[in-house]
Order: sequence, then structure tokens, then C-alpha cells
Amino acid sequence: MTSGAPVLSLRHVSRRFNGVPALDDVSLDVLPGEVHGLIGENGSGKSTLIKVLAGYYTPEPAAEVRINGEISFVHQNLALIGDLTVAENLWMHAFTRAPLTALTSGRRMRERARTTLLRYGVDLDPAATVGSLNPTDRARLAIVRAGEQIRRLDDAPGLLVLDEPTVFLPREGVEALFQLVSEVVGRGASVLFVSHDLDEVCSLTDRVTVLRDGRKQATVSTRDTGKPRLIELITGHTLDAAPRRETTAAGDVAVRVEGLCSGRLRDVHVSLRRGEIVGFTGLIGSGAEELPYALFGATGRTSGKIVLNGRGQALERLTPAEAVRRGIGLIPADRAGQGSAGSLSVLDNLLLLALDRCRKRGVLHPRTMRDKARRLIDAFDVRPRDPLVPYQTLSGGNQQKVLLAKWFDADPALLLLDEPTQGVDIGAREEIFRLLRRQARAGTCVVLATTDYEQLELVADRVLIVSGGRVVAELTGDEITKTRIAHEVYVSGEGGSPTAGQPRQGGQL
Ligand SMILES: Nc1ncnc2c1ncn2[C@@H]1O[C@H](COP(=O)(O)OP(=O)(O)OP(=O)(O)O)[C@@H](O)[C@H]1O
Repeated sequence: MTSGAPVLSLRHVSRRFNGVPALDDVSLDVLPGEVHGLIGENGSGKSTLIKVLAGYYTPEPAAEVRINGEISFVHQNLALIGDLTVAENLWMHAFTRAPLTALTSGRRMRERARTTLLRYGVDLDPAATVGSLNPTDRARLAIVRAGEQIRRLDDAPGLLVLDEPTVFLPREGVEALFQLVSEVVGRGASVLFVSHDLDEVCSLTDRVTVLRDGRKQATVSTRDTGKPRLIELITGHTLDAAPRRETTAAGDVAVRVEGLCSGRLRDVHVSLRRGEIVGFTGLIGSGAEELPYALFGATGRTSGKIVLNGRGQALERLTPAEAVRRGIGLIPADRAGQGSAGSLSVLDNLLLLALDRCRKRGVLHPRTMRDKARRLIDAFDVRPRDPLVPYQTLSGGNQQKVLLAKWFDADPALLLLDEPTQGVDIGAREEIFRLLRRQARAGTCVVLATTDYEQLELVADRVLIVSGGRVVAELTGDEITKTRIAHEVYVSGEGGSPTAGQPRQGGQL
């Protein structure tokens, strides 16, 4: 970090929604060459602050915003166009600025793209369509593009804003992205980094600003502060720094999956006991993350069989509608794209599965619907407590609570989750674990696909490691630790697990 005039200086930034302050008199400086973290609970105002910087929201009149140089953004959704190539996406900003002749030669555009990407240590085919890239490469492309946008003014340092860029990334992707951030900082820019992952924040940032309920709590030096104090600043109280592992006692076998093939998954056999939480994990491309969707009938070309409470169903013919009828629920990682209808109200999203229970003489009964939505909002602590606001105006963590409330209320026999705590704050994360355990104790079988090993350590009764589309190792009881899971995942990813290939009873886990 170097000294000098701040790259970004905010003073007295406030913004209200419907009279309620989302940001209240926030001031903050980002120094040249600094990686500055912005952290806080769900709904604390981080995204609102970023949107003020992006010019999307106007702050209240007392605000002062000074930026020394160019500012560019990488938002959670990355803002790439899937049908265009890597090169076209990389130079998209130039379409609005450069003379068109600079871009008319596709070959030149691709050559420049390759050289530019390599300067950041990113080896991607400039002619590949972005839709065909994996999530890590998409995030890397978005960051190089943002890095290039702020390289234009040589005398001013510029600011790269990363708004939870790691949320949808597997673990190895996060490391690649960190290298890229160092590259961008090495070129003289500063970074404002929004994240819920305190380990990431501690390893990447120089200083951190903490927001709570729209107000700034403090800006602190990361190295001098440490995780427990950050947690205290975020939540206003101390949390159990090392939450205890708790598992549920499982009953008889309630779900059997036989010979499942789908996407990368090959011949997966697994049985789940009633009330059991089974984690699936592996390296990127292992196939672990495909399992929830395959068991919900949400991916084409799936074969095999699922037996749920004694009733068999060929997976080829399972559709999401049929899955719901059979008591299967899915909470996808992409809650905005796949799990919700953003422009509908919180009430509409909460009650999608419960409409039949809200009818009187065949007609939907508004009072019953509102009462039920309010009960769910209270029970899952969704904020704001207003069932009629559009779902997409909720903060990320609150959006996730709405989805959990919807599915838990339907009391599924089998609940499938893909990365359920991404973008969720540290308090809500523990709340989600508690709710998951409660649901499991009530008899639901839970399939949890995640690359968050700590999460598996805290909630899973069993962890299955997937490599090359096959289940290659199983951890139970005291074997389920973060370190052991990481070891199994990396060893199996490199061609064979110590426990892989062991004969299993009847080929089942
Ligand atoms: N367009 C909007 N209309 C109404 N309320 C909004 C709108 N945008 C944000 N809010 C409210 O402002 C508050 C701050 O939300 P914001 O999205 O900035 O939080 P956040 O810190 O980014 O949370 P998360 O970590 O969950 O993404 C929340 O209470 C949210 O419901």
C-alpha cells in the first residue's frame, strides 16, 4: 500500500428506501495501492454503497464522492454476454469509446485479447464463446476486463470494485482470482472488495470497513484486527468463534439412488437415511455440484432410478413438477436465475408451493396468504418484515432465507441444496445450519453440495467425495473435518484417493 491522496473518498453518504435508511452518513477512504474490504451482515448496506458508486442510486444531497482516476466494477453476475466470444466481451467497453476501425478486424481483436489476457496470467482462447467457459474462467475474464478499463489513465491510479466475485466460484477459482487481484494492484490500482468470507477478507485486504445497519462501525487494519474482532464489529456481539459440530441421528433408509448418470456423473449409487444430511463435494468439474439438479429432474439426459419412501421413479422421466409432487425440494446456487421470480413479491415467492393451502372454495384467499407469508417471514427472520416488497429488492441473505422458508414449509422428504450459504452473512449462515438440522430432525433427508468444507464439518452426517463423476470416498463421524475433506478432495482429484475404489457393500454408499 502506498500513501497519497485517496483513490476514493466518500463523505456523509446516506440513502433511504421508503423512508428506511439503507446507508446512514457513511464516510470512507480507499488509499492508492490498497485492497480495502467492505464487510457487514446481510442488509447492512454494502450493495447500496456500491450502487451509489456506480451511479445507479443517487445519495442524499449532503454526500461527497471523489474518485481519483477510473473506476470499474465486477458485480456478482459478472455482466458478461454468454453468446459473444472472450475477445468480444473483453473489448466490449471499447465499442462505446474507440473508433470502430480499431475493432473491425476480428483477428486483430483476438490477438490483442490473447496478449492482454496473458499479461494477467490468464490463458483463455479469445475465440471461445463465454457461455462455454467454466465459472472460474468467466470471473477471471470479468476481472481482466475491469482491470483493463482502469488502465487507461496512466497518471491516476484507478479503482477496481469487486462485489462478492467469489460467491459462485469453487475453491481453486478463488485462488486464481486472488492472484489476479494482486496483478491488478501490482499495476497501481486499488481494490474495494466486498465479501462475506472472512478468511478471504483476512488474506486479501490491507484494511477493512465494517457496516452495520447502514452505518459505518469502523475502518481497521486487517493485520492488526483479526477475525474474532471483525465478527464482533459485524454482528455487534461475539459469536462462538469455533461453532460446534452437530449431527442428527439418522433413521431407516428413506432414499435410494441407483445407477445415476447425468452430465459428468457416472453410475452413482447412494442411500440416505431418514433425517440424514449427506454432503457431496469435489474439485471443479468433479460432478458433485450436478447431483442436486439431476435428482430434481432439472437436467436433461439423466438416467438411473430414485426410490423415495419405497416408490421408485426412473430419473429419465423425472421432471421438476413431478419431483415437487413426490416431496423433493431444490434450493439452487443461482437463486436469482433459477430459484425465484425476482419481480414478484416476497409473498408470491414464499407461497409458490403452498397455493393449494391458501384456497377457500377453490379461490385464493388473500388474508390467508398474507397471514401465512407473515408467519414465515417472522419464523425465518426475513428483513424487511414486509411480504409485499419485490423479492429482488431484498439483500442476498434475505433472499436465501425466503427460499429456505418456502421449501421448509413444504416439508419435503428429500431436500437438495447447492451452496446454500453463498452470499449469506456469518450470523445467517449459522441460522441456516440450525434450520437444516431442525428440518433433518423432522425426518427430511438432505443432500448438500458444497465446496465449503467447514460447512460440511459443521452439519454433515456423512460426506461423499466425487471425482471424475464417481463417488470415490466416504467420510463419517470424526473423519469429517475440514482438513480431512480437503485432503480427500485433492488426493482424489490427482488420480486416486486413499479410500477410493474400496469395495462397498452392494456397490452402495
Ligand atoms: N431497491 C430497493 N428497494 C427497497 N429496499 C432496498 C432496495 N435496495 C436495498 N434495499 C434495502 O436496503 C438495505 C440494504 O441492502 P443492501 O442490498 O445494500 O445490503 P447488503 O449489505 O448488500 O446485503 P447482502 O450481504 O445480503 O447482499 C436492506 O434492508 C434492503 O432490503
